[in-house]
Amino acid sequence: MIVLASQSASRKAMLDAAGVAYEALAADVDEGAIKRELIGIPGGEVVLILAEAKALAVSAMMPGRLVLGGDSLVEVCGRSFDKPASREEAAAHLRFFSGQTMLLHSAAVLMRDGMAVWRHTETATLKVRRLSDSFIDSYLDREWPAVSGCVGVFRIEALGVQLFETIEGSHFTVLGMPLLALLGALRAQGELAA
Ligand SMILES: Nc1nc2c(ncn2[C@H]2C[C@H](O)[C@@H](COP(=O)(O)OP(=O)(O)OP(=O)(O)O)O2)c(=O)[nH]1
Repeated sequence: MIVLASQSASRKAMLDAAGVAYEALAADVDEGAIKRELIGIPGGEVVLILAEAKALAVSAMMPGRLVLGGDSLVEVCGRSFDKPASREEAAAHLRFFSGQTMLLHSAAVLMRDGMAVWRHTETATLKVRRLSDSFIDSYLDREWPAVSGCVGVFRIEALGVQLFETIEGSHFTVLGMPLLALLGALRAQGELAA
């Protein structure tokens, strides 16, 4: 059984659906402090570093165990966005995203005894349609606070799908993990039947 270094409901739901046995442990990592050190680093690299930091924090407490860390972030017009801290911030994010192309980077890292045995990041490209202020308001009436835990201020499996004109990339990457590549790595590690 692997250890999931995450409190993400979305990551847990993906592993549950995929039949991956895990126990979840929160990673005590100051993501903000790490991100402040990574200004100017490409988003696809930032999520790998954060996923590794989360896996490392939990691996230190779970000797011998295979630990999975994950991270996602959204990049629009070169600016990266974390989960919105308030409804007002969520509305501001959506106004900024309107009409733009969004890159959603998701990374996963497998680690054992502090050594990364597998690292992978994938990016989905989402074209956001032009969002009117009245749409944003009615959208948040229904999706806040559910989307307070979602980078990009959306749940693709719920009303979030109304934000986009096109989406390129894996659905799982959007949900928060490069799941297909991760399942291959878990088979290689003997955690899943080949
Ligand atoms: N249900 C759902 N969640 C999404 C979607 N897009 C992004 N997310 C979630 C997945 C992650 O939980 C969250 C990204 O934030 P983080 O990577 O910082 O993870 P989080 O803080 O949730 O948990 P963790 O740091 O792993 O304990 O956004 C979506 O379309 N649907």
